[in-house]
Amino acid sequence: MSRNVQDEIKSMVEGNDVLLFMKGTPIFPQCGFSSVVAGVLNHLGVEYASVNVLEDMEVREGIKAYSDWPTIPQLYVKGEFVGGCDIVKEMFEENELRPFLQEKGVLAADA
Ligand SMILES: N[C@@H](CCC(=O)N[C@@H](CS)C(=O)NCC(=O)O)C(=O)O
Repeated sequence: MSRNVQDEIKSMVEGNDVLLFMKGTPIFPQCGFSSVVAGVLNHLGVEYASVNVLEDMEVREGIKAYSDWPTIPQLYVKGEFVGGCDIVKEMFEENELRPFLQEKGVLAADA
């Protein structure tokens, strides 16, 4: 049976409140852009799952089609695409990311 990567991606996105598609892992990022997003999430103390797209070329290409966004990293919260490195970094620097995550119920109100 052929693989349906879009279905796999959909269930990953819907099955994890906070999900980061990245190159490498949060402990060992393999791209500076992915490293920035993982670093911001770690700093805020939000729990998140991650997918290393370097381990799966079909997911690497499939996630770009899923979001219609051409690059990695890609952050999803409660099934919604939030953005890549530039957007996440800007939200953090503008002090918008913490309240956003709190409003979504994925970060404690007192965090
Ligand atoms: N401006 C982007 C930077 C990310 C980026 O340029 N990623 C590139 C290099 S890591 C990428 O994903 N290229 C396509 C690929 O490697 O499949 C952002 O805000 O996330």
